[in-house]
Amino acid sequence: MKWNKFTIKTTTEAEDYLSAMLDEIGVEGIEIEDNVPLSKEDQSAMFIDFLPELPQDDGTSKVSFYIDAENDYEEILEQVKAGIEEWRQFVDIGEGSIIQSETEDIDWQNNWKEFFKAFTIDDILIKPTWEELKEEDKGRILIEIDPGVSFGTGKHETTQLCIRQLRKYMKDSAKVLDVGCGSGILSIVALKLGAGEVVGTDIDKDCIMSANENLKVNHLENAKTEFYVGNLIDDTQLQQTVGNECYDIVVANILADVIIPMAPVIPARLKKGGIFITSGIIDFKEQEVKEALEKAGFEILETNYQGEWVNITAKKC
Ligand SMILES: C[S@@+](CC[C@H](N)C(=O)[O-])C[C@H]1O[C@@H](n2cnc3c(N)ncnc32)[C@H](O)[C@@H]1O
Repeated sequence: MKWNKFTIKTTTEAEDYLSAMLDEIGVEGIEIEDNVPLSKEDQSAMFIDFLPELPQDDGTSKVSFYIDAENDYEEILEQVKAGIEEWRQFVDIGEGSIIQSETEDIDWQNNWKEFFKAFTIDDILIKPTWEELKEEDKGRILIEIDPGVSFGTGKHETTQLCIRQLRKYMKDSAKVLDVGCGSGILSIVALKLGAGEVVGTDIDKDCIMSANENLKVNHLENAKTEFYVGNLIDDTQLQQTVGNECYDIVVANILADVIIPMAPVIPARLKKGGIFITSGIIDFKEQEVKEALEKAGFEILETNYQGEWVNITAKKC
């Protein structure tokens, strides 16, 4: 099978933003090439003892994505170009040019697996399904994940911010709504932390499949859990299906531009005093999201940061 490969020449500063933008457009299999060495913290979290020598980091980065050569790509490419120009207003994009090439069959759905290693978030161990559980890790809360094509290995800062907040606010038998469930990682964490019932939604149907698979892998197939495809922002039927004023916690790790229009529909899902844990918010959008949450009737409880990403946790008044 042949693929069209598109490579955006950009900067290390912009690579995360452009990847998030591609993810939003629905592009799968994003590849980042740069020479930024992993921090000591990242290395220890990923249990990496040995790293290959890299050339010196010159601040440049290549962000690539693939489209099946049999599919039209013009429309996606136009969206990507528009996205690059939008981000250029906020961050140093560098060249921002896109180089196109053709490549023979590539196993991009599996190549990344080489880099997904077990890591911990406090007492929680997140482990790829294909790795053996080490003896020394047996006392930890174990989450096993094969994200497939969905977002959510747990490595991303925003997922980690949400996991820490779930740990903090979870009550026994709580009912949790996971909006933008991706691989289902936050739903699984919630269940492992004692949630009694979890409902997840995502606009991408592949995520629903992968979340259900990951439930099974974690022996949670009998847990009270449902995943639905759809957009909670404007799908009134989905809003009714997930239910009204019945959740103790809603967690949504999506981009700020999605959380802002979503804010008004979240209070109707939460019980009075219920908690909204949200991330996927890039630092310069923090204020905008806070304003949307306050307008929707939330009291901001806390704000946490990891890298350039922000978590806001709020309470329904
Ligand atoms: C950053 S990923 C988060 C995945 C996972 N929850 C995690 O924390 O790792 C965001 C997910 O939200 C989904 N998404 C984007 N817009 C959405 C919307 N309006 N409603 C529901 N899901 C949405 C995407 O398809 C993607 O799976």
